[in-house]
Amino acid sequence: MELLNGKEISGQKREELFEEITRLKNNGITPGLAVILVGDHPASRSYVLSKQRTCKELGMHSVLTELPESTTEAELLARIGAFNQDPSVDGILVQLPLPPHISERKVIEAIIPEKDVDGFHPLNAGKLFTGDPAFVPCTPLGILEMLKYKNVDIKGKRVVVVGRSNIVGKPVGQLLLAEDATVSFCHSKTNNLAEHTIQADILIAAAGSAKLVTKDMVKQGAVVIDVGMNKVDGKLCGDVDFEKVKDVAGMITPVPGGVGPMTITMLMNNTVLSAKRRKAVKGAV
Ligand SMILES: Nc1nc2c(c(=O)[nH]1)N[C@@H](CN(C=O)c1ccc(C(=O)N[C@@H](CCC(=O)O)C(=O)O)cc1)CN2
Repeated sequence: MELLNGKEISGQKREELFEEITRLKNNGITPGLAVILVGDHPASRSYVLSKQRTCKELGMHSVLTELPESTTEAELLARIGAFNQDPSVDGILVQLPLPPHISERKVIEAIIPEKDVDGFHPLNAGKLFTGDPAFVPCTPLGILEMLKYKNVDIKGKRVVVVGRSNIVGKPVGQLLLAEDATVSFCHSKTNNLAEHTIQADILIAAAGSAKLVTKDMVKQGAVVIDVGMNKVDGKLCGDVDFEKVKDVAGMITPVPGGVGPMTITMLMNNTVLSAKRRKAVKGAV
């Protein structure tokens, strides 16, 4: 079994991004990211601080807006509107989840697609569907980056995605379909889940259910990608029973230290891409 180490792959990608950003800055362009956090969800706070820290490490411009839980939808939409107009901002990200009184859909649709570095806007989601992607959501993009880094053969392989969220399940399936994989989606209503997962050459667990994927559900030698981020007895654990599944998997991501770190790195990647597109750097895209 080989470990797919997200920290290591992420570190390599960040070095490449650092060089690219340095080149852009030498041409007078500093990629800029605006992150908005509403409320004080501790995990969300730690993710946004990590995003801001990574921007700084890579030499990017970053703006963090922290708003109270009581913020109204109209106030949040107004903040987004201002960043839409701000030329120093190439990417806008509103940290999810949002408090229940704010419509996630309205917020996502308020970000102009050209600055939607999360890739959640329906226009960008549609472009991924038609095979003309603009911005691809960061976690799916990170998964693809890991598979490519490890030279995993995707073409013609059977991919099974467990989970159908707009953030991970659906887009990762589309992304791997575009790489010529044969993709199936499973979810909480799927009958006999194991009958599907056992056939996977590449199994992606993104259901949000701790240790849902057990050893008997995994084909010998399969590549297992765990997107789960569950807290059990105060400890972080994925959707895969790592300790047992690692004995049958060919490659496997740990939690923590697998897909998670790639998410933030690919956000930086998308922000750099946005800066290059928006500022039309000759020969840079
Ligand atoms: N607007 C968005 N909101 C959310 C996204 C997103 O892509 N855009 N994804 C997740 C949260 N997330 C980034 O925002 C994220 C989650 C996890 C990690 C990470 O590195 N996890 C570590 C473990 C961290 C821990 O100990 O708690 C790991 O897996 O090693 C990074 C980013 C939902 N919201």
